[in-house]
Amino acid sequence: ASCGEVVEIEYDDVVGGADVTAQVAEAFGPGGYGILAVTGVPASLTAARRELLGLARNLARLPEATLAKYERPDLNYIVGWSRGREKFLGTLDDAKGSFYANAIFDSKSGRKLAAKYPASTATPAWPDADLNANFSGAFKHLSRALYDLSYHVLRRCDYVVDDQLNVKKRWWWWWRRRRIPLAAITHKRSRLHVSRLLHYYPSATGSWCGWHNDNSVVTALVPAMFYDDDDDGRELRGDEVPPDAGLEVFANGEPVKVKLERDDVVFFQIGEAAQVLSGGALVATPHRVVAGTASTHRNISRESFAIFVEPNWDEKLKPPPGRSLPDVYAAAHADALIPPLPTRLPKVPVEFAQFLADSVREYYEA
Ligand SMILES: O=C(O)CCC(=O)C(=O)O
Ligand SMILES: [Fe+2]
Repeated sequence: ASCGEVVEIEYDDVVGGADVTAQVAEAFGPGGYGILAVTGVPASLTAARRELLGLARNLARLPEATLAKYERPDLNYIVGWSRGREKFLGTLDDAKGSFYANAIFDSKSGRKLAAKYPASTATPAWPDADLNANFSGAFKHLSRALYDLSYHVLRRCDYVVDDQLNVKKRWWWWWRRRRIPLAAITHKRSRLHVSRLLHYYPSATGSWCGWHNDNSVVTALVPAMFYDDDDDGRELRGDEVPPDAGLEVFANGEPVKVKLERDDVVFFQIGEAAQVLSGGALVATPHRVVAGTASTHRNISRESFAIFVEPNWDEKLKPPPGRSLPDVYAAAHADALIPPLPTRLPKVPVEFAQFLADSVREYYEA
């Protein structure tokens, strides 16, 4: 993988309302890596990351019988604990364990919605007692911090979409009245935001997670933490982390490693819902997690956390006025690596939870 320069913006700037549209366009526009780093995040956020990622490790090392209490096979394992259930191009990811929950809103969504979209509306059992820790509190705290930050990034994404679509002046006001900004879709209208805490077990294959797109509008990720399981689970820092291990995005025809030499960072990447809702002006970021030499030299494990900022269950996915579904398909990167969008989204409008279920089926049952 090449090691390009990830576009960085300062936390104080993006939250303070500075005009960072050009940087966001560089990250997410044509030719960009599809990844944006917000740097200089508050110390409380960095501390919350350390606390929760440490708990990820404890959770994943609980006995299998204990972990089984937190599994929801009836919901394709996308609520609560899951290990080795997800397939990428037919290969099971069994070196990955994760815990999914909607940690922003308790899903008291009403019986009708719950029956229609059980996987999107179920609340997990929390493993606080088994971990003897306030796991749910730490999980919710970090989710909220990343969700709040995503609002500021999404406002800038909306400007980028406006520029990209380059609507003729004459039609501008007509168009603006009809288009619904991504910031509003995710922060005014949606209660469906899924967080995922991940533990990657030492991998024998060199892969921790195969190529995929997220279904979200945007995904926020904290920098991962690495541990050496051959050395009493000692945390690896800086140069000790194998340079080829970690997150990669697929950009401009090749894998690009996502790494910064600091941990006061939150990364953002684009999901498929944004690709649809922007008519292809924003393009989902194909990504994977490589174990590399971490797998061949020592037993190294990895902890990470992501929140998928999503449209509401019943939000109708469709391109904005003036753009069509073929525009959305044509914008995709890395077609051969990702289950094709046309088979998961053959027509619009489609309710977001339906699209989610159709995509999950592709990754879990195909
Ligand atoms: O662990 C990571 O850095 C990324 C995880 C990821 O891509 C996912 O869970 O969708
Ligand atoms: Fe992902």
